[in-house]
Amino acid sequence: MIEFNFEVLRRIGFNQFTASQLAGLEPAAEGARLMRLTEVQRDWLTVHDGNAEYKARALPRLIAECTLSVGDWLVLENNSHNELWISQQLPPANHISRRSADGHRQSIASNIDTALLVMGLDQDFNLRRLERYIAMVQSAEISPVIVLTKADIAVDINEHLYDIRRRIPSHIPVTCINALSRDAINELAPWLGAGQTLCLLGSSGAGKSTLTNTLSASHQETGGIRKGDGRGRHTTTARSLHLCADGTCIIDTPGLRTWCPDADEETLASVFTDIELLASDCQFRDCRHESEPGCAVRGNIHADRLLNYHKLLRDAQRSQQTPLERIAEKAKWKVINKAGTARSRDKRN
Ligand SMILES: Nc1nc2c(ncn2[C@@H]2O[C@H](COP(=O)(O)OP(=O)(O)OP(=O)(O)O)[C@@H](O)[C@H]2O)c(=O)[nH]1
Ligand SMILES: [Zn+2]
Repeated sequence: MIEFNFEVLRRIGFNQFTASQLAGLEPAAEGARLMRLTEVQRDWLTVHDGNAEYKARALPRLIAECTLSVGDWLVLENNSHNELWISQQLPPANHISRRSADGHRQSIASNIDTALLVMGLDQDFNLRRLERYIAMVQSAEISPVIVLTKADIAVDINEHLYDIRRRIPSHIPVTCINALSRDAINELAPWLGAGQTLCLLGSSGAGKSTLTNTLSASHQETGGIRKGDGRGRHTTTARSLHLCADGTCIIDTPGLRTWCPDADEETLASVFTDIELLASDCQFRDCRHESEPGCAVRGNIHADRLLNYHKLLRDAQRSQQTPLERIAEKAKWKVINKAGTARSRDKRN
């Protein structure tokens, strides 16, 4: 059994769940230590033991499995050259990952208590994107909190709040903050504290690094706003874990462009609880809530939310295809398109 000091590890988010996972570890070499992954860069990993940060490398097997992400709890051993190597990964309590347009999976963060969905009350405000983030974190069984930034310069806060309340389930908390002000700490107090790990998600320029700095009082560089579009200058390039004086851990992430939650259709559908509940009253069991008669969903759910829901399910279906299935699908469409072109050529002749 690996030795550990609860109080020291508590500073980096150690909790009862992680403690309970220790029993399942393989026997570790003498002197092996438990640490948390705080940064993943292309060529190295940074780990923290509660007292200090170290650079480490992972056994090729762990790299190949591609499952390492910021927030993971790991077992580290020193080799004969005094280099730190990651030898084991504890199964995470939860894990956020996404799929890119080509179906490629990317790990974002592990062992999260609360996901702060950061969105600016400026040009960044986008309800469809917000719904995607909610689906992403809820399908990973993580509670979301909507954090609207730039409240200090916004002119139509009430209008934006009204729009959110009209289509986003009301049990999801919403806060408006100025990410540059320490008042943000009071606003977010219910989700902060020792042993708590937050993950900040949102588009580039939304204010994630600014909020991370305010909460952790660190000085991570933030980008100035590009004139005109209110977006940041893509300052955050990697996911990283920051420690706050009160013991909260914050995982800052770079703004994601095109992505799909890494969940199957069924899981995604199940997080749209408002639609699921109403759907049980639809006349047809397999109602798609599109044009079927006796649909209990259409008309009771914001039309754009329903459209977004369908798009999300389609995207999930597409990104779940294996590379071979995608090639086969492309080939099928090529044949269909070719046949179509040939038919219209024949018609013309
Ligand atoms: N006035 C005001 N400015 C803010 C607020 N939040 C962020 N900003 C500014 O918006 C710009 C972008 O903020 P960042 O924190 O770099 O945005 P980010 O979400 O980390 O962006 P990426 O790192 O690109 O993903 C910076 O110039 C911040 O000073 C806020 O609440 N009020
Ligand atoms: Zn229906």
